[in-house]
Amino acid sequence: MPERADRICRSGSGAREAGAMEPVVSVRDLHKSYGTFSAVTGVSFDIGPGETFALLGPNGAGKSTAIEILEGYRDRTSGDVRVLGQDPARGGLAWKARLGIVLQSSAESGSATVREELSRFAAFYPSPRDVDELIAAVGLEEKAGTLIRKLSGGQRRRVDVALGIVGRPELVFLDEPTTGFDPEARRRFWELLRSLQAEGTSILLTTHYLDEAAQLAHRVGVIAGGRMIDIGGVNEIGGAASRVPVVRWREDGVLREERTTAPATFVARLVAASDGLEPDDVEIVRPSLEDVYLGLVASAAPTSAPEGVLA
Ligand SMILES: Nc1ncnc2c1ncn2[C@@H]1O[C@H](COP(=O)(O)OP(=O)(O)OP(=O)(O)O)[C@@H](O)[C@H]1O
Repeated sequence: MPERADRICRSGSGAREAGAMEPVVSVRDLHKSYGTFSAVTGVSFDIGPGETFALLGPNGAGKSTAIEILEGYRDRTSGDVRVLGQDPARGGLAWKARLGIVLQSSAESGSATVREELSRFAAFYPSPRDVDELIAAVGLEEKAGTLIRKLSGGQRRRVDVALGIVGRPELVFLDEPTTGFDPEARRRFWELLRSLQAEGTSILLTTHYLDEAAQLAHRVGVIAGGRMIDIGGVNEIGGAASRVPVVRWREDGVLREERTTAPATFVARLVAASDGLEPDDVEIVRPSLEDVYLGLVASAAPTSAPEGVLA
């Protein structure tokens, strides 16, 4: 049985068993060490039913390690973890059938076409999605009869996403799902995720595309160096101070800027000061999630260079 097929199973009702108010995912003081190296250090968070939570962080921050622990594919060193009411270290086949998993690495190609592979996986589940509808939802109609190994990287990634949701999972883990997607495919994927959200699916997403997190997530957690450095609503994370707008304009050929919580008033004053004339190149810029994220990660970075490294 291929590894991915082994990760799901025929059994399991797929019934929504978690209590309405129970978190779908609950992580408390999670630690994971590889030998003496601590990859995840004291991470805690919850994901509520129907919520989309984005786990953000630089390369090597510990996101995949944390997700793999939640999926039941990696042991933890310590901490309490519950996923759909179950300790993932002891999750059985019925529990696994309620999860959808899109790994960071791409699908095995084998000698199957897109439709054959999806149909094969659909048969593992009690209430799978319609395979042709799913193929259309991920934009692979024209490639339905093509061997997966003949697809481009981005097209294979779409197959990964389709395989992850074919069983109508209650909780979907998406580890960098849109890496390699062209811009149109990414927008289409966002629509697909919104339809999953509308169905009440809970989603744990990691992505390095901050606009993707801003579009899709209800809450985000930022991990750096294995620690959760901030967690909160997508419009709250980083705190109010990091979200103060900037007014930019050009004066005597020089680009000027002013951070202010009252940008419209400031622009009105600029206009009044130039006898009602529009200031050159004037714009009001609100910090994006990416700006806020970069500020958080920079402030969490070690300030001194390691021994033996020249600054
Ligand atoms: N099997 C392993 N053995 C030893 N160290 C590991 C192992 N897996 C991961 N690590 C280390 O743990 C740290 C966290 O890795 P992880 O893959 O969780 O990061 P990530 O946040 O998912 O990164 P990326 O954004 O690059 O996918 C990294 O320093 C990595 O080198």
